Order: sequence, then C-alpha cells, then structure tokens
Amino acid sequence: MDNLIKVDHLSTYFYSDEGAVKAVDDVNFRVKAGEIVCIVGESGCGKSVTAMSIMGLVEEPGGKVVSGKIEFDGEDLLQLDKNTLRSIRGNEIAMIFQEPMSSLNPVMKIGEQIMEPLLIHLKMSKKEARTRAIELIKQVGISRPEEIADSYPHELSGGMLQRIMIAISISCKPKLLIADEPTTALDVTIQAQILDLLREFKETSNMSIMLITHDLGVVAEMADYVIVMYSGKIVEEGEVVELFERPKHPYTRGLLKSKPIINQRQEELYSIPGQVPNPLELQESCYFHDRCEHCMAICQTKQPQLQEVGNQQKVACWLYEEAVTHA
Ligand SMILES: Nc1ncnc2c1ncn2[C@@H]1O[C@H](COP(=O)(O)OP(=O)(O)OP(=O)(O)O)[C@@H](O)[C@H]1O
Repeated sequence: MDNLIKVDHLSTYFYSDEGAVKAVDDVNFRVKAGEIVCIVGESGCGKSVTAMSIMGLVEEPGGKVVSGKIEFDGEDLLQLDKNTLRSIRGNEIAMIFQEPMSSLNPVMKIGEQIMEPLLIHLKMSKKEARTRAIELIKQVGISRPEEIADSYPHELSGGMLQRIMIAISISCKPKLLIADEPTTALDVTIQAQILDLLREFKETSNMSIMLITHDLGVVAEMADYVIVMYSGKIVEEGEVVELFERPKHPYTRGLLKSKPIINQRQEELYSIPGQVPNPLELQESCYFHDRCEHCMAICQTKQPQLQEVGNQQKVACWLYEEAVTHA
C-alpha cells in the first residue's frame, strides 16, 4: 500500500513566559491509503497537536511547527501557502472534533452547514448542494433528512450532531479523515454506531483515517496500525494485533492493563502509577522512567530512541536496547 501521508521529524512547540512546551517532539509516522491508524496515549501527550499540525491549525506566535515535513500526496503541507492549504483542508483532508457543538455554527441550519464545503470546494450549485446534503444526512443514518436539514444544531442530540459532523467531513470525499476523540462525549451505544459508520466509509471509499483516542477498546476495534505517544514522543508503534498481543513498552503494557475487560468482573481497575511529567520540566531521560517498574540507571539519564524490534514493531525503551544491538 502507498503512503498517503508521511510525517517526518515533526516538532511543534508552544511558548509561554515559563518556557517552551515540546508538545510534539521529532515525530515520524506514515498513514497508508485505506488504513486506519490510531494514535493513543494519556491526556497531554501530543495527539491533538499532531493532528492540528497536519491541518495547519497551530497558530503563531503561541504555537509553531518548528521543524519537519508533512508529505501528503507527494506535497509538503508545511511549505504550502495559506490558500492552497485551505483548499486541501476540508476537501482532501477533513477533521472531526470531539465536541461537534463547538465546530458547528449555532445560528446556521444544519443543511446549510453541510452545503458549505460542497459550494466552496466542489463548486456545486445551491440546488445540487442541497440535494447532496440531504443524501449525506441519509447516508449517516438519520431519518427525515429534509426536516433535519432545516433544523439548527441545538435541536439535535449529541449523537446526531456527531453524525452531521461526519456528513460534513466526508462530503468532499477526503482521502484522509482525522478524527480527534470523535466518540468520547457520546454514550456507548451511540459510540459503537459512530465507529461503525466511520469504518463503513473507510471500506466503501478507501479513505484513510487517523483516529485519535485514549480508549484502547476503540483502538482494538478500529485500528490497523497503532502509534503510542507519551510526552510528545512516539514510544511504541506497530500492527494492532502484534501490539495488543506483544506490547513492548512498559507504558503500552500499563495502558493495556488499565483497559476494562468485557465480561470480566474486575474489583479495581489498574491505573499506571504517577502522572505524565510537566512538559516544562522534561530532563534528558526516558520521560516514563519515574512511573516505570523496570526503571534502570540509564533510563534516568538518557533518552531511548525508537528502534525496530521486528514485525514492523518499534519501541523506544532501554529494556530492548540489548535485543536491538545484538540483533
Ligand atoms: N494552544 C496551546 N497552548 C499552549 N500549550 C498547548 C496548546 N495546545 C496544546 N498545548 C500543550 O501541548 C501538549 C500536548 O497537548 P495535546 O492537546 O496534543 O494532548 P493530547 O494528547 O491530545 O491530550 P487530550 O487527550 O487531553 O486532548 C500539552 O502539554 C498541552 O498542554
């Protein structure tokens, strides 16, 4: 499969009086055509900022993509002017956010909001766009589409609004859909329906999806490939089955251990001890060392690099250094 997007040495920082936060720090990954890549990790590890960097939504002077390349369909998005990037955004690359309410315009009818990208990017006439908007509402599983098209966002439930966001995001048949915690605010049944919908579109249109989540249940169900982030860095990545069956990084293992198991009564859910380090106080060390039960002397003074440990799995952890150097 070809790479649709290739992110190389991406670093995005935020600046404040207290210093620079390396929200994304030298991150490399690929998303192939028709593949679902999940980015997983606790809050604050850089998942959303990775997505915002791809979308060109990191705003200076507070934040800045300080280095790297984001090759999409052979072009470096970071080198494009604002207008070209805007024409790619919402058209070839679309994004769904966690809170549909904050992405929709409260005073504009649903139908008009779905029509907008069709008018702008696909240059449809108003009549064509309206017909297509109604089709899209139907396609995301909402009945009475005409009535819904003439409603305002506050008249719809959270699950319906997220379906509308999906309708908007797929309206121009994007090659890449970035979904940032698209189901976190929804109850489990609706969550499953929304995930099914995303998978269905991926399968029928060969769209690639970059799915950001902290929920390993969602990862297990959706991902082809998984990227685990911690404190702005990728600490492990691999094919979903491999990563779930043979997790290497103690952080990944901790995340998996804290995942509830279906049909099994658990007295108390495990949680990784400690907290994500303050991004302003990161030292030259493995950032996970003070939460890690396998911490060695080297982990406290030197940062491990991401290395291949077989079967396309990569890990940044000193525990595997020997296996790597003797391989
Ligand atoms: N606009 C901003 N200004 C300053 N710092 C920011 C900004 N946006 C993100 N950050 C910082 O960048 C780091 C990474 O944040 P990011 O939102 O990418 O995390 P995340 O993994 O997506 O977490 P969550 O699941 O909570 O969204 C955090 O330390 C965060 O505080």
